Amino acid sequence: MEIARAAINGGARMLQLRDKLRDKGEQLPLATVLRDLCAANDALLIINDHADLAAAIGPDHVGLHVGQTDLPVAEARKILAPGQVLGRSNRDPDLIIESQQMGADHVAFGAMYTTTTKPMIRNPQGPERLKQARAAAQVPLVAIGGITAANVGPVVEAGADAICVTAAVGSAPRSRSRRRCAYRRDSSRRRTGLGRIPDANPLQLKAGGHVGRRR
Ligand SMILES: Cc1ncc(COP(=O)(O)OP(=O)(O)O)c(N)n1
Ligand SMILES: Cc1nc(C(=O)O)sc1CCOP(=O)(O)O
Repeated sequence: MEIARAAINGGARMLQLRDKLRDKGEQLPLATVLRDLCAANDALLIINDHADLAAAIGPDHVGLHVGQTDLPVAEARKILAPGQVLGRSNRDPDLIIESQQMGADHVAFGAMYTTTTKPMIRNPQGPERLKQARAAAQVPLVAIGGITAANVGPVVEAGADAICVTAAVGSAPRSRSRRRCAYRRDSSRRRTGLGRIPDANPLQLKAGGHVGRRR
């Protein structure tokens, strides 16, 4: 919770709970207090993978993120309440178009740079590929993967609406200045919150910029 509060205080508008190890019942207490933190700060908690968990602690201030092999958008929406935000992962611009046609509220594109947070299954995309993703995306575009305060600039310049960071917040020193926003060009749409996450923590709490609902 210290990490989550630091991220919110640093300017993150979204937190993501990505826990690949624990059963959903074990995730529930933390998910609940994260939701309450987000609700108190007009932020959004995104649950990774688990539509039922997102529905159980939602609908207010709670959304869902699905990958290419998770539940398709239509099936996930049967579990979610109407209006709950739903994002989907993509590694190609064509997949972004597909995710939009499926009805995703926002689309994620990665990995931008090399990351050690999860296995890299292909070369990093880089800002040039993100420009292609930008051209395909008609809903908010989230950039993810290996993004730090040092390399976020070209990602934002390439058109990302939001930045998703895990290790960057985990490895950040605890000084207050480092917890503050690493990047803020348009404070209403593009900003990155930095907090601190212990490297060994199996729970990955992502902090990100704002992504709105489907327009
Ligand atoms: C914002 C955002 N983008 C991409 C992912 C990755 O999701 P997924 O493809 O489902 O992979 P895992 O997280 O399950 O390893 C994400 N979680 N969030
Ligand atoms: C969980 C995840 N998904 C990715 C994708 O490309 O879909 S990259 C990634 C890891 C993000 O963590 P970090 O900021 O530490 O690199």
